[in-house]
Amino acid sequence: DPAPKQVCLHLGMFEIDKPLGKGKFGRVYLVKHRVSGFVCALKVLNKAEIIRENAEKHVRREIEVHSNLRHPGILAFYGWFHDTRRIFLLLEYAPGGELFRVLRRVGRFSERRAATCAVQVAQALNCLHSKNVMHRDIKPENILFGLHGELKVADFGYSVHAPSNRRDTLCGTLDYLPPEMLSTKAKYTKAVDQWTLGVLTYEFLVGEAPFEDTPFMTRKRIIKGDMTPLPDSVSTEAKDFVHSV
Ligand SMILES: O=C(O)Cn1ncc2ncnc(NCCc3cnc(NC(=O)Nc4cccc(Cl)c4)s3)c21
Repeated sequence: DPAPKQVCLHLGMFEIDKPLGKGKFGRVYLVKHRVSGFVCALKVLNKAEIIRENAEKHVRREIEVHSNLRHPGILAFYGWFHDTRRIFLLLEYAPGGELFRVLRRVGRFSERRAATCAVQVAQALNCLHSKNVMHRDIKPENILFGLHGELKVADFGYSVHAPSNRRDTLCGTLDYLPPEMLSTKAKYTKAVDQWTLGVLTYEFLVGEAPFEDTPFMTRKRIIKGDMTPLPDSVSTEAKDFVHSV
């Protein structure tokens, strides 16, 4: 529980380069550690906001879970500190930016790139699941690219980005939700993440989600399993993979 002066010391240790993105509870900045020159992402959360949103447990759990994950395919968590008003999370900086933007810009990935990305997400999910953690929110908006184009799975959490062309509805896009999460009854398991891996791979290959529609219709189509068929240009192997997860 560092005293305020240590926090100032901590903050003073960093030079703030530029804002990276805007979350619901605060902002993310690109920062450089003055002494070592180490570059990372500083996520600043506003305590008053967290209390107002009754999200203390969510933030506590995020720190607890994220600090226990070490995997090249998961955005690294380096540490945290706080002062009276704010909580600061030190995260790995992913210079390749958001997969969402890259996918929108290029339209869709080649089968090779789609396969490479799907494998990296699967390996990151394996790490999460081995620690009995479900991600539950795998989608292009939560995945970043590292320096060499490798994928970094993250969980922006409730961070509702500044209004942009994202598909966020109140609680994020419905496109990725598996049937069991739409029907309140079912208790969902890690299979939730496998389902989203299939939806994600479909979107890599096609450039849009398999059940993309109005929110009401997306719900119906997911529950019915009524997905837009993959185009003939997609190989049988790729089709088999998407249908299997
Ligand atoms: O900021 C932008 O818009 C884009 N941008 N661009 C570059 C860049 N480099 C780093 N971070 C960025 N943004 C912060 C993203 C996050 C915020 N909060 C997180 N928390 C989390 O991932 N938690 C977590 C908890 C448990 C399990 C798991 Cl897998 C994850 S990640 C970057």
